[in-house]
Amino acid sequence: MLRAYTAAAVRAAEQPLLDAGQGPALMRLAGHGLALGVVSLLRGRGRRVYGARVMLLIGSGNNGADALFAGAHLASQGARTTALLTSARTRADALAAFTRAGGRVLEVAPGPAGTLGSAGSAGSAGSAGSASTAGTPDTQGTAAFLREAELADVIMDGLLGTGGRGGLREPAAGVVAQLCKIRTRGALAGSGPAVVACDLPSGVDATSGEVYGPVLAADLTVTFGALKTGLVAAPGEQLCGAVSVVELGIAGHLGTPDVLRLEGSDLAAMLPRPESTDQKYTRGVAGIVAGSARYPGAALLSVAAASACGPGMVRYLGDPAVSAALHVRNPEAVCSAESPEDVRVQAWLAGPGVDGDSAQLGRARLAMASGLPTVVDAGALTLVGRAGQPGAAEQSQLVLTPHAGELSTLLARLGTERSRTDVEAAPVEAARQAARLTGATVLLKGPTTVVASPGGPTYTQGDGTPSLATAGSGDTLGGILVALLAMRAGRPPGIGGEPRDNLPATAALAAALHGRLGQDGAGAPLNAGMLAGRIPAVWAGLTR
Ligand SMILES: NC(=O)C1=CN([C@@H]2O[C@H](COP(=O)(O)OP(=O)(O)OC[C@H]3O[C@@H](n4cnc5c(N)ncnc54)[C@H](O)[C@@H]3O)[C@@H](O)[C@H]2O)[C@@H](O)CC1
Repeated sequence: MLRAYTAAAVRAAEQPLLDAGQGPALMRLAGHGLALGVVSLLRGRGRRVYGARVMLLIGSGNNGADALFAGAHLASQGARTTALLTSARTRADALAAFTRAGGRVLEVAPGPAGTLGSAGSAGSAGSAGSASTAGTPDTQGTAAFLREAELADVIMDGLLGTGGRGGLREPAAGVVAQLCKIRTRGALAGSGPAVVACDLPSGVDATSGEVYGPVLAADLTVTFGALKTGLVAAPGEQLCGAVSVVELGIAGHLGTPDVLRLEGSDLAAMLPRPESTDQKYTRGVAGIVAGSARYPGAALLSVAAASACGPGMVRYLGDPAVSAALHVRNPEAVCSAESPEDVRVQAWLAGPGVDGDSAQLGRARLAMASGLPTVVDAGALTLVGRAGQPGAAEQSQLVLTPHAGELSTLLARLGTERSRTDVEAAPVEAARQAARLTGATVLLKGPTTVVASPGGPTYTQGDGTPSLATAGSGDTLGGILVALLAMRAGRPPGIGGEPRDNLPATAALAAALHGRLGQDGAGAPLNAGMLAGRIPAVWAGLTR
């Protein structure tokens, strides 16, 4: 399982080492790890370090210093390194190490001739202070950097790390905007520089994942000490590329993670297996209230997905015409037009495709009041209320599965304005807010899926691909989740430990499994009807 932390938690964990005078050593360790990341990226592209052109963007803080130490390593291995100082302040020991190794320095910041020489000598004297510059902007330095960047193998982003606040300010913002264009041109031509972010892409908030443009999207992010939440949360995650963590020896001081992420080995441990004493009722009965005469497809998709997960039984409640249609593909489903109160299941899915069908909405309401784990999707989200109000229904057993637009609508109904754009900009916070207001577990669908629960852990799953952004994909997720909830009912909670954690952990498991259904066939057309058929192979690949 991956564990991610807030910027504050990482800083607090580093503090004892900083207090013990380990700051410079940590920075060198970080720089070394960053250099190794660049080397492996170059090798992966068939390039040698010797002679490679590596361009460094350097900000005023320790993040820039890490990048300079990395640049020094690469320069000493024969890379042609050029650093652009974007601030009048640069850590002198790092700059000295860089220039001593043969790195070339350009300035965008105001600076009279000769300033850099004095910075270098300050560093060589062992000082860790800042090299200050003052004077008029050296636009020639920027122009030269941008010209060379067109031909670079790697651009290293050492502008802002965990100390960044909001979007880059000028002059760095202007340089990054130009580099974004160079990167886009290069990508279109199938060439262009790779981008390596130092700790995190500058402009991505380390704690929330919020993005303040312009941001240079990275191919690789080398982060220090621990994963930060912003690297595993949308929209920041989508700008990080591959992420690797350089250990700094702070793991023992990090405390409780802010966010968890299930990996393949977790999925293998959590996916339920039939036991020799099982019969169909102990293997889990998934109940589904979905679809209507107007939207039959939602029922077909959710039943197909639930059934493909292999529960003991799938019970479908709804319109007989819909039942007849879904029996063509899933003859094993037990269908009726009964009430949820009259059938026995271990978990419910309520809501996909029920809009405008009063009988289905009535069944959804009863399923939600059953006290069983219940996935609440689409049309049934309108039935969710605020927790803690007099007479309010108990909702702690519900798992709400909105997309950003549905979450915005739900929050507005609960008295909190947050536009769809706002939800997409800060999905972790939005999901947590909805969980607090409703008392339910909230699975917020998006490029990175968030699972938040009141008082429980938050998961973010980035397993999906853009191919999954297609009509009916959510109905498939709902089917997977209800099957897993039914199959895991009464079994040990596994990951999470506490029974209370079972809902968020199972929701994260479903999101991860669903995401992996979109991973095969890189970019080949995919529709939701194809997803259920992929479940057995993906499942078997995880558990074998
Ligand atoms: N704390 C530690 O022990 C370690 C920290 N490390 C590095 O240190 C970084 C954090 O260093 P800092 O706290 O110096 O923070 P940063 O290097 O992220 O930057 C802080 C500086 O940027 C300026 N700044 C903030 N927002 C800005 C914006 N929007 N536009 C332009 N300038 C802005 C601030 O005024 C400040 O001067 C980490 O990301 C990591 O790279 C590593 O060296 C490992 C050890």
